[in-house]
Amino acid sequence: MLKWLFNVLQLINHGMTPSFLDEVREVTKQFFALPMEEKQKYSRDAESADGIEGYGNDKILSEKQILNGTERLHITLNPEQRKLKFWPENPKVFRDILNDYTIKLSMVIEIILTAIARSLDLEDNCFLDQYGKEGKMNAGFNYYPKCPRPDLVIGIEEHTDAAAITFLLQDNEVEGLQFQKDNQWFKVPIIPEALLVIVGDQAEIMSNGIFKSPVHRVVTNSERERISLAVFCLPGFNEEIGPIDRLVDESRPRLYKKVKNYVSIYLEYFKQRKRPIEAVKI
Ligand SMILES: O=C(O)CCC(=O)C(=O)O
Ligand SMILES: [Fe+2]
Repeated sequence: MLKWLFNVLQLINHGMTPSFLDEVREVTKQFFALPMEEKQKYSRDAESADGIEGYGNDKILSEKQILNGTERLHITLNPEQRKLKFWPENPKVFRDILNDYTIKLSMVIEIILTAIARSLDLEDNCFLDQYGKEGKMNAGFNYYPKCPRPDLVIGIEEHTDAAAITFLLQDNEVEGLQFQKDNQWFKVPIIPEALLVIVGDQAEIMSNGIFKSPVHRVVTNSERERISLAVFCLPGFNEEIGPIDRLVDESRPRLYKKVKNYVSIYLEYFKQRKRPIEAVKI
């Protein structure tokens, strides 16, 4: 049984040992601790499909945004779509550990999408079918340095995720992630052995709004740096997604259009500081 709170859950029986999760955190920390020239070997470049893959800082999208020093590394995990030039070779075990993590998460996403279907009394495959055989897993490694003015500087501005489901591995010591509910922000407690499962916009669309992708943000910390690893599970870009037929009826009319490649719509709206899901509402 899935126990959602604010459309987020802390998953503990995921088949990965606490020491394996610590190894994933450790290689993340080691990568960000490398000298800048070393990290820049994996810099984003213009030729990457959406300009997101690779290492870099946050892009400044509006005048109000304050430089936050956050560093990120985005990598496509699916074996057939990998661009190894963005996969760090330092620390030495980085690629092996990330490969193991990919294999394990590909099993967990199937289980979660099936469990979501069952929780709504639907056929097991209805979310999985929309996720499709070409479902993509994109990893986003985040590094938030110590920040002298956490009152002024945000680590990640409030947003929802474009994915169907996000798996978030949080830092095992430093908090920072917060979810919004009823205009208040709530901290996510750290459970080191847990993976945080977050409903993304595309699960909101498929479930015809029964699930809602929660707004979240990351605050900075003046004492401690923080890392996290988000894996975004995205339906294949050629896959059309939309509300599952059995979730549409007279009492619950269709709320969202059918859509392909939601990520590109998401990025466009995000840049304009509009909530992306509005783009596909009927
Ligand atoms: O760093 C975190 O805890 C959350 C990161 C996040 O929300 C994201 O990458 O979309
Ligand atoms: Fe997020």
